[in-house]
Amino acid sequence: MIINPVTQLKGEISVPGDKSISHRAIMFGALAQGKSTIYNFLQGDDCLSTIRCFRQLGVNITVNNDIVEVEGNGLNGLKPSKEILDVGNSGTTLRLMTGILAAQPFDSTVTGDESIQKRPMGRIIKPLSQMGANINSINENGCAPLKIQGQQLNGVTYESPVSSAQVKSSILLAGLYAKGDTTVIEPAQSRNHTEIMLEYFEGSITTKELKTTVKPAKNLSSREITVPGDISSAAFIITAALIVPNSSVLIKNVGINPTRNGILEIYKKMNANIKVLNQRTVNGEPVADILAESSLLKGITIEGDIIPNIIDELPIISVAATFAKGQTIIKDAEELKVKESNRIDAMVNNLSKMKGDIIATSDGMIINGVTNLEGASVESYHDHRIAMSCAIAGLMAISPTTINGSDCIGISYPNFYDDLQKLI
Ligand SMILES: O=C(O)C1=C[C@@H](OP(=O)(O)O)[C@@H](O)[C@H](O)C1
Ligand SMILES: C=C(OP(=O)(O)O)C(=O)O
Repeated sequence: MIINPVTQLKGEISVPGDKSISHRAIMFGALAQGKSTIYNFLQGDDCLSTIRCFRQLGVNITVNNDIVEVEGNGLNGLKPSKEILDVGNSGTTLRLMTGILAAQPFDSTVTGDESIQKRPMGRIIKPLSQMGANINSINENGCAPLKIQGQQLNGVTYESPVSSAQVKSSILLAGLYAKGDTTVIEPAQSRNHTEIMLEYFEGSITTKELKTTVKPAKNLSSREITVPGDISSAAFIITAALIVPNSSVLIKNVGINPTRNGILEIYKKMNANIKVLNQRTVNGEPVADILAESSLLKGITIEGDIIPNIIDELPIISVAATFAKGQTIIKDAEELKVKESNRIDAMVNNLSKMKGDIIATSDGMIINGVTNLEGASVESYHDHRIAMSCAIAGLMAISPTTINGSDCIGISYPNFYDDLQKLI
């Protein structure tokens, strides 16, 4: 992908459906009794991997553009897969599905691409094993491929050392099948889409501050779900509108769940012109239209409990910081090192190539604002969020930017380039 500098961005767009919610809609739809219809489903490669895996587990799923019908088999209706389950590049699919598979009366083997096979799975193997699960890392390195021997599980109370919605959700899904209640306590609030959707499917789940308890379920009811636009995808367009002069962009129908909307708070602190309009609630998820306009951003320190809320947005926030006056310090973000790529190193390498002023620290980055970037040949590191962050930086470089390996954008935002073109 080659990105040329632009002088303004103007117009109105809708970003594709939320990736986290799309995954969960397939999984809950598969476990419910009866047919669930999902509207505005994200047809990104990760969510298509979730569909492929649940089809392999005997669930009938029909895809018609962004409308997906899932014929739920009921909680106890999954069938053993004849083939190894392949999650592709999707950590969410792997971690959440493993919670479900650990409790089935059959065995499964789960793997994924080269990047997935390097991501830490010990963080789910440990709590699920405490519930009685039998999960082995086949290469004995704490990563996929995983051999899962289905077991009757018991409820536990697990204090997670990491704020991770994937860890929390994996345990809660296993908890649907356990004997007794299952409680997860997290150090800081992570996204709560599993909790919201489980309640919507009539499961029994309660959250009190950082403690979430699920009761074993007998039945989940099928549902219609409309997936809101993904704020993590909107983040690229919002940032573009803030940093490119003379810009005004309206993004319609964006999920603004308080456990996901930290980027709006961060940008407000950085002096951004952002308005949240037409707020409403859809299937328990808050949604709004977001108007973002060119802004004179200022550097700030980003740290502490907000980090899990903005974990996927930190690469693009580092781009905004590059155009902010003064210094931005990002701390407490070690988790960035165990995503699809090491996102600290990836952004530091790429923005440095573009003559940004950015250094890596042990738990984040320090960025000093510059007036100009130069176009460069940068690497996606096979990571969609890195590719799109660099594309947005390229809009404000003084010469063209080449993003090598940009195909990975299809993981979460297949129409990214076309949407950007519409605004130029
Ligand atoms: O639960 C989810 O849908 C996700 C949780 C986050 O991962 P962690 O739980 O590993 O922080 C996030 O980075 C990922 O893109 C999606
Ligand atoms: C980390 C991400 O996804 P996953 O963990 O599902 O691969 C992401 O989309 O940024």
